[in-house]
Amino acid sequence: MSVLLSAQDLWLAFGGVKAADGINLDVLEREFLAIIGPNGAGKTTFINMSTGYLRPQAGSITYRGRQVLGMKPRDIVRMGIARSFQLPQLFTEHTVLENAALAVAAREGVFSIFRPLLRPAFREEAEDLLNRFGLMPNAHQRADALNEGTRKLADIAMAVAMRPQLLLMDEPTSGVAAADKMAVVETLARVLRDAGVTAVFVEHDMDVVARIADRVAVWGQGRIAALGPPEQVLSDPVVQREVIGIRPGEAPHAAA
Ligand SMILES: Nc1ncnc2c1ncn2[C@@H]1O[C@H](COP(=O)(O)OP(=O)(O)OP(=O)(O)O)[C@@H](O)[C@H]1O
Repeated sequence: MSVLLSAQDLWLAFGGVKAADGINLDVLEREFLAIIGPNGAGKTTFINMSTGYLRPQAGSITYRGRQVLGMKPRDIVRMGIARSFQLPQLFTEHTVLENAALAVAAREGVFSIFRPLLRPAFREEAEDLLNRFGLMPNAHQRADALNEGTRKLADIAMAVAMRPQLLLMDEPTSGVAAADKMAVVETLARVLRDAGVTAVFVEHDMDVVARIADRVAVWGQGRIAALGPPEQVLSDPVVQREVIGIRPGEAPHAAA
């Protein structure tokens, strides 16, 4: 598999806190790469640096060989890298279908938040997007009326409307009810795999990681402490003790 995104020697400190302390990582085309690690390890910082929201003090990030650092977030989106945030970024007073149409319109350079559904091409594409995510039953609900799992899917659908080749997701299942979590994850994985999208996602639930990740990167104090397939990384005693919170002899459980 070829390298899509390559981070080299990333370094960023906030005062005395080293949020990135020599990050080297290649993201491979079409893989699902999970990022796990304790709070404050620098996971979100990596996503922020890769999408133009933060600039490292040293190092480089290339996407298909092109330097990403110094580019504005919207120009990075145009290159094919989209993201979702820990908190969904939907227009809460608009319906799910309007939100999807707004995202399609924004991709086409039309930024009016008024009546994106009046354009048949935008509406059709928005409906197709919602269909793929199983969201048509929610099409006419306002975003602020959705449960968290549906809201997360709608938010990620908006990122997918950008037609990314690489999607970075910050905690796609945070706040989702335990009973809904696997259904949300299965939908997400199916849509992204069908579209050939490479995914990098920060995740605290190890069941989710084990279910959909091809590789797992373990973050610790601004560094990558371990990297490999989930069956190897998640059974590592140090990862179990320091990241997952399992003591010897205990059954595995999802971290908070
Ligand atoms: N803009 C900022 N200004 C100051 N400190 C920051 C900033 N962004 C991140 N930090 C600090 O950098 C460290 C890494 O933060 P980051 O959000 O990347 O961690 P994380 O692994 O994503 O944590 P969590 O799992 O809690 O979301 C933390 O100590 C955080 O407080």
